[in-house]
Amino acid sequence: MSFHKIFSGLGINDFLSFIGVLLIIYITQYYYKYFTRVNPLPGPLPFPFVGNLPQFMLYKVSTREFFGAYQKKYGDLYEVYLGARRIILSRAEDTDKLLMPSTKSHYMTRLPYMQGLEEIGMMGKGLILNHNLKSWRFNRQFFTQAILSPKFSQEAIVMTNKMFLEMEDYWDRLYLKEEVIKKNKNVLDVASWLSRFTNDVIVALTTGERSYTMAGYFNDQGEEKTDHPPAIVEDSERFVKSLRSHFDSLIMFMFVNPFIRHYIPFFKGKSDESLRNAKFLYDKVDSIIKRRREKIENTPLDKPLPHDMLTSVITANTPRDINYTKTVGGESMDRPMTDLEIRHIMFDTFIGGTDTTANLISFIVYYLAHYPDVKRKVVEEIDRVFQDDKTRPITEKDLNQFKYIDAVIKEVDRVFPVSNMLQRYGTAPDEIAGYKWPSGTMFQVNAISIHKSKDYWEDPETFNPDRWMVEGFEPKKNSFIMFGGGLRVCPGRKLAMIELVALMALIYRKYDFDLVNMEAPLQVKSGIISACTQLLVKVKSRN
Ligand code: HEM
Repeated sequence: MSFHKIFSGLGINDFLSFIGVLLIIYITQYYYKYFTRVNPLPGPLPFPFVGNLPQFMLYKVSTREFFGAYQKKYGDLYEVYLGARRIILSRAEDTDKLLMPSTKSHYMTRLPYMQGLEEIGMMGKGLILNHNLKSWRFNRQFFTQAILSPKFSQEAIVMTNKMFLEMEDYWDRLYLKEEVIKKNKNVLDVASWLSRFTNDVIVALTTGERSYTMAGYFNDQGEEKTDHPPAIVEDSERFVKSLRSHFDSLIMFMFVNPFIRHYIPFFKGKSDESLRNAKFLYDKVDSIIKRRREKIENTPLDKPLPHDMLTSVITANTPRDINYTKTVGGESMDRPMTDLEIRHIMFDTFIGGTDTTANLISFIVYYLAHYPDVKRKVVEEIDRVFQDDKTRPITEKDLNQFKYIDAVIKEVDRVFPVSNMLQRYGTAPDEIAGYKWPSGTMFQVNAISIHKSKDYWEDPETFNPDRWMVEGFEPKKNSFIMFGGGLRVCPGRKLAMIELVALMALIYRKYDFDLVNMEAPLQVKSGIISACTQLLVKVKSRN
């Protein structure tokens, strides 16, 4: 008898009973597997299909709150189910193997293959989410070559100076006129300005093209408009909004079961919208790459090219490349990058380079407002280096002198890390944190708790940049992981520090900020990184 004949004889109640039986079998099997899992650790009880997603939603989809609450409840070692079983580690010594800087490491990837990331076009591409080691090595080689070149660093300083001048022109016009100050209307949202600032810097450094998101924000603040054509400004705004929503949507594609994303109305709507948004972004970045390729092809070989990242990765392993690379990790890689590879390198730069830096600067502004002694020392250092010159551009030589600013940046990230968690995926059986784990185990390193652990930090709750100024001070191994560790360590860390130090020095050389609400805690939305949603300050000139 065929299946068709069996089912055609059944009524609706039979179907419902059949589905009910299937569900009971599934749930029984799910919890059987859960209660007989290897190395059961404490952690919130997961639910079939959704794991700990309901609890995550209960904590307002905030990774800071969610992991913070369970850290308090279960301690340094526990597990959660978000997409897959994750082992949460909060002791620096347990992360030794995960962050080992060696190609022999079993933890060279952050994630396994994930269907959701494939669906949104991010799996096995670029660096951040790339689980394919051959492709990752190839991309990382050219990413690093481009971003660490001295000419790129120089360009980063020039661009930071240039964009700062633009931002301060907007501030002068909006907030620093006498009548505005008199009316107490010199209030700005630092978080919004800085996210646009870093965006415009990163887009320029990455693509060699301008974006106008600061201009767009200026246009939104009042009657006065910038001279930039409105269509170009709107285009930039749309691009950035789209990038942000793409970044936000990745969590759903990573953690939410495909069945839910494809068939449950709320999630399906969100998922379809995210896919449309990703297509818009990919087309946009592809057209930038195409334009640049044509420009490079039309430039004679003996003429110099600009130092932006896009030019560098397009020309990598071509006759234009002075570092012509024949092998990467012993494998022959003597080919240039494809447009698809370049697209995702660009993407990683936008994702890795904008919100991280912008949010950390916002956190710094918040901490300096709460710690006037620290701010005073920052300002003293700035005045010493600039010799009270309030207008000259900042130089590479200046940057090396800002030791205290460097300490403040690290201390702010210690007490309030931008990147809350590091992820590693084990590709071989191994012993971690005293347990033997099978291949395929996901580990998550909790930067928030490691940075605040009494085991590694003296007086960890106290915000004290001076701890970094003590001669010969080095944090204990893996106890400060602002930029991660091992071979997947942040390749943008040099650029990040250039931008952070330069921007802090430029801002506090001329301006001072008071928080509008000294009592309010930092307002953050916490996903893969912690993002400052708003930071209202009163700005004044330092005269
Ligand atoms: C304050 C600024 C920044 C912070 C706190 C930060 C932090 C991090 C962290 C924690 C990681 C993970 C490392 C690991 O898993 O071990 C990472 C990876 C990465 N970051 Fe950054 N980052 C910053 C700025 C930047 C900038 C400016 C760029 C590029 C322009 C960038 C690009 C990347 C990329 C591409 C990766 C992935 C590396 C790989 O998988 O090989 N980051 N970053």
